[in-house]
Amino acid sequence: MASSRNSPSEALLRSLRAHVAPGTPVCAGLSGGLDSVVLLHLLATQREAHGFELSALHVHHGLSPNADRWASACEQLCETLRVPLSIERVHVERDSGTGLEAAAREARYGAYARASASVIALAHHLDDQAETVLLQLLRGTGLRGAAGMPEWRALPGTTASLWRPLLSVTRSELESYAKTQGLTWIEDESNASTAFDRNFLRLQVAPLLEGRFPGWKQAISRFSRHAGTSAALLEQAAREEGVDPGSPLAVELLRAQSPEARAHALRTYLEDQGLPMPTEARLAEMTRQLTEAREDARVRIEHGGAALVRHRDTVHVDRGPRGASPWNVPWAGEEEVALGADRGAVRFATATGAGIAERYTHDGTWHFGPRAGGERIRLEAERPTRTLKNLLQETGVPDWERGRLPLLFHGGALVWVPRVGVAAGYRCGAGEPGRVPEWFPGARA
Ligand SMILES: Nc1ncnc2c1ncn2[C@@H]1O[C@H](COP(=O)(O)OP(=O)(O)OP(=O)(O)O)[C@@H](O)[C@H]1O
Repeated sequence: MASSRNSPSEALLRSLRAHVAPGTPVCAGLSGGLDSVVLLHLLATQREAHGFELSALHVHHGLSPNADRWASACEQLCETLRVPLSIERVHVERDSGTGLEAAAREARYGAYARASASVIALAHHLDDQAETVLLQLLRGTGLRGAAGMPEWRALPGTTASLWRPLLSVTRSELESYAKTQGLTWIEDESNASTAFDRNFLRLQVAPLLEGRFPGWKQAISRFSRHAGTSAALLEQAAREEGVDPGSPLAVELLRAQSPEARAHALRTYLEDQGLPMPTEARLAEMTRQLTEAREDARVRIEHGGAALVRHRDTVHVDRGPRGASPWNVPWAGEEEVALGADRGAVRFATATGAGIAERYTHDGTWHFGPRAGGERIRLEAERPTRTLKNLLQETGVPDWERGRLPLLFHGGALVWVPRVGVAAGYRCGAGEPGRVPEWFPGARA
């Protein structure tokens, strides 16, 4: 078997120096299997010399009959290494539609996001990387997929980062380390089933490759780094053209000269929005529909549980309200209310003679909720109430945004609508203290 140039300790040290400043809270994802047991041991060995804070997190999925055994093995190891351990029980949706493995991974990533460390260390190694890239290639991936797992990346929705310091180390090198150090670990019983594609590659394909091309894992990993660099350069080109993760996509970019540039702009936008990648043929069809319709025509393309909507000369993603469940977030006078999911936040500035009169805000129940249809609001004291639907049309709030608007209610009365205003009966008089709400759709909960 070919051995990588790095021992596990050398690989860890190099990556540690590159990414982790002294004093940083580092939390190791600990399954109790070989890889993460070695990672935790390596980190524990380095923590004093390098001066970072170390903790561990075991996510208890409750799926395997041995789940409790895994958790107690983690407890024992952490006690020996004197590393504080949290065990988080998660609920894995068996019928999530994405498969059990993916659902468990999603639940695990949710637990990482809730951990209070700034760095989450994971023990993926060179064999994992080679298998991941091969699987991606077999599924017909693009450059980004071929780039495999990065050593360091942000954990979405948090200020934390995911760190994989052992990507250059083979599994057999980890095993030698574990044996030398007298470490014990638990074998995952599901690793033996070739019903999973990854296990099939590991158990049946890898030994054949190993016999013929002993450096295949390193070679694939090198290729994945080239793919990653190329993907980053292409992304930079799309950004320079004006594809921006926080903004709608300009239809103009879909009219670019070359079909490759058009496809790339739409792909980058879909990726930014977290939507699945369509086939080439479907992507071309989407581009055609979005660009060829008349400017005032309504174009709506259902895709990946959401819809791409063209509004004048831009494209947006509409994620509801069709099928979206009703939601309700109370307001008890706070300066800022996070609305959850991807609904952003509302901030209340204090003012004199503007916004909602402060005196009304102390009584009764206030809450935010979505449009349900049929809402009315009186904006001018002497005029009749108007339907929200008409008001939104007049103010030019695009279709795709209407379903996302957070409405503020006092009991059953509609008091405030972003982009529309405050109901006349609640508005501040001159010189009176008031609260001026403002919606920040992109703010994270
Ligand atoms: N139950 C768990 N609790 C905490 N961390 C875990 C757990 N399972 C796995 N990890 C962490 O994730 C790393 C990778 O494990 P594994 O390959 O099983 O997970 P994965 O996220 O599904 O990765 P892949 O994308 O390669 O399938 C482990 O080395 C460990 O650091």
